[in-house]
Amino acid sequence: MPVRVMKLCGVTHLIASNAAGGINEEYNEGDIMIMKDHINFMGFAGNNPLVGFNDERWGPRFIPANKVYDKGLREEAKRIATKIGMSPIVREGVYVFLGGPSFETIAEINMFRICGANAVGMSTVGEALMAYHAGMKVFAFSLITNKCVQDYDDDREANHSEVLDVGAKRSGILKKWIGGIVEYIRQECHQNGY
Ligand SMILES: O=P(O)(O)O[C@@H]1C[C@H](O)[C@@H](CO)O1
Ligand code: HPA
Repeated sequence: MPVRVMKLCGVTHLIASNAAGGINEEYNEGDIMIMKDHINFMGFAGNNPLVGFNDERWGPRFIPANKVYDKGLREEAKRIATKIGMSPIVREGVYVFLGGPSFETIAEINMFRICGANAVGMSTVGEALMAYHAGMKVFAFSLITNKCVQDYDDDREANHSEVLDVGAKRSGILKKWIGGIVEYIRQECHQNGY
C-alpha cells in the first residue's frame, strides 16, 4: 500500500500522473488533461482499493467521491500553466479507469464517450481513492499520448511505443509545470505549519 506508507511518512499531498488515450475528439496527442473526476470502471466490478476491513485510523468506511481531485490545486495548476505558456495544451476532464493490459475496442471507446469520459487509462484511480480516504489532497493529470480509435475505417492501432515517445517529448515542459505545482504546495504546507 504505497499511498498509506506515504501517509505514515507525513505526506499531505499526492500528485499522480498517467498516460492516457484521448476519447474527447478535441484532444490532441501531447495534450495534458487535469483530472477533475473519474469513472472507476474497475470499481463497477468490485475492484475498489477500499474494499475489505476498514481501519478507521486511515479514514471512514464510507467516503464521498465527488471531490477527490482538489479544486484549489486544479485552479493553481491552470494558473501556473498560463504563466509558463502551456495553457493551449492543458485541458480538464474525466478519466475512465480500465484494467488493461489490452487497449480498448472501438465499441468500448464509443460507450465511454457517451458516458462522459474524456480520456482512458489503466491506473491512478486506486491511488487517488486511497489518498483521499486518508485525508491527503490529490492532484492528478493525464498525458494524452494517442487519440483513441473510434471509427471502424480508421486503420491506426494503439501501441506502447507511442506512449513512450510522447512522454519523452513532453518531459521538459512537464518538469517545469510540476516544479511550479510542488513549489505552490510547499508554500501551502509552510503556511499551515507542516
Ligand atoms: O501507468 P500509466 O497508466 O501511466 O500507463 C499507461 C497505461 C499502460 O500501463 C500503458 C499503456 O501504454 O501506459
Ligand atoms: N488506452 C488505455 N491506456 C492508455 C492509452 C489508451 O489509449 N494510451 C495510453 N495509455
